[in-house]
Amino acid sequence: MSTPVKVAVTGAAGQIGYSLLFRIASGALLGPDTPIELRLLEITPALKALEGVVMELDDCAFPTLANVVIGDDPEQVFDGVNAAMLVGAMPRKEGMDRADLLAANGRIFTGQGAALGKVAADDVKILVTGNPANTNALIAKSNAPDIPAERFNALTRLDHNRALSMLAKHLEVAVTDVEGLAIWGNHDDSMYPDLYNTRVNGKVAADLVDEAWITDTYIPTVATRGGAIIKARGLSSAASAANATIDHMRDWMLGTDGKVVSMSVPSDGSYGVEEGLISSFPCTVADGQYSIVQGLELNEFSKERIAASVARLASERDQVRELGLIG
Ligand SMILES: NC(=O)C1=CN([C@@H]2O[C@H](COP(=O)(O)OP(=O)(O)OC[C@H]3O[C@@H](n4cnc5c(N)ncnc54)[C@H](O)[C@@H]3O)[C@@H](O)[C@H]2O)C=CC1
Ligand SMILES: O=C([O-])CC(=O)C(=O)O
Repeated sequence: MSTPVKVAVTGAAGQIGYSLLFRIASGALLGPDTPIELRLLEITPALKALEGVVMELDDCAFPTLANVVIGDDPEQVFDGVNAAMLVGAMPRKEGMDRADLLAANGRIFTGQGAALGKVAADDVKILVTGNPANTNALIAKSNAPDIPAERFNALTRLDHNRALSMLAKHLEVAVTDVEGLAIWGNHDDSMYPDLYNTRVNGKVAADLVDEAWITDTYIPTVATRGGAIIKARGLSSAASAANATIDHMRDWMLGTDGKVVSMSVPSDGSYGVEEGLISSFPCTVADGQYSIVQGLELNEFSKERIAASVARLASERDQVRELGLIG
């Protein structure tokens, strides 16, 4: 077998970790022929629980799992990693906004960004799931100036999958009948799923539904789905978040074959989104490089919604600057 791909997961003893690790180890990330070395970071008090999770990983006898390293020192755990999934952070509770977590979680990403900058492999790809994901990714990026900015992404694939599933259900079609759907902006309740550039069996999705359904039902339901899960489960989304984290990283590493997916990436100024902010865009991936889909027509409604969500990103950026977490 070839040299294992080193995949770091932070917050590995948490609830997303408990779904994520077993899927990565079983080949869901890179397929059955690519051996994986898992490098798992936790805070010191959670290492004992993590040891238990590693015992369970052993007990699965996954053919693709070559090795597991655990620890509480980011520089040791991130040494030589090719992919880093930064999940470890406090989840919100009922009644909180994701931005309420900025002060509590933001600091985690200064140290982890700096450690990745020192010891990760040259080809490292970094995906932040821990909330508020877009701004935490911005913090990590700002603290790792030697890693190219485009290697820092944040997760809006869960929102994408929710949007896809809800649209397909409403129209009574298969999710595979939907193309071009994407989330724009921040992973908060201002996010915008654009149905004007989405096609369902070749037809524009917005033409197949009532305009009132888009504004009053669809957009708010997609945008507040995380809160609805917390209310129902008493805990935030875990299995679906793990699934989306794998979807994003797999597509980034292996390509999308022309398919459009939602990725939060550092803006290059496309569509008027302020350069440097980590915002969700429609993207495709080829040869390990993503591209923001260009040339889409945005109507006035879409432009307003995207601008409102990007304003939230700018405000979070200003807050973390005030907290001294970015330069
Ligand atoms: N972007 C998205 O779509 C989604 C993001 N999330 C976010 O993912 C994060 C994790 O969620 P859960 O796994 O449910 O939380 P959890 O509380 O079950 O697990 C978090 C784990 O992170 C660990 N941790 C805390 N600080 C750490 C550090 N400095 N280094 C390494 N590990 C650390 C904790 O010990 C804990 O084991 C939360 O911030 C949550 O809001 C959750 C769902 C979707
Ligand atoms: O809503 C939350 O706090 C967890 C999350 O990000 C999601 O499920 O989208």
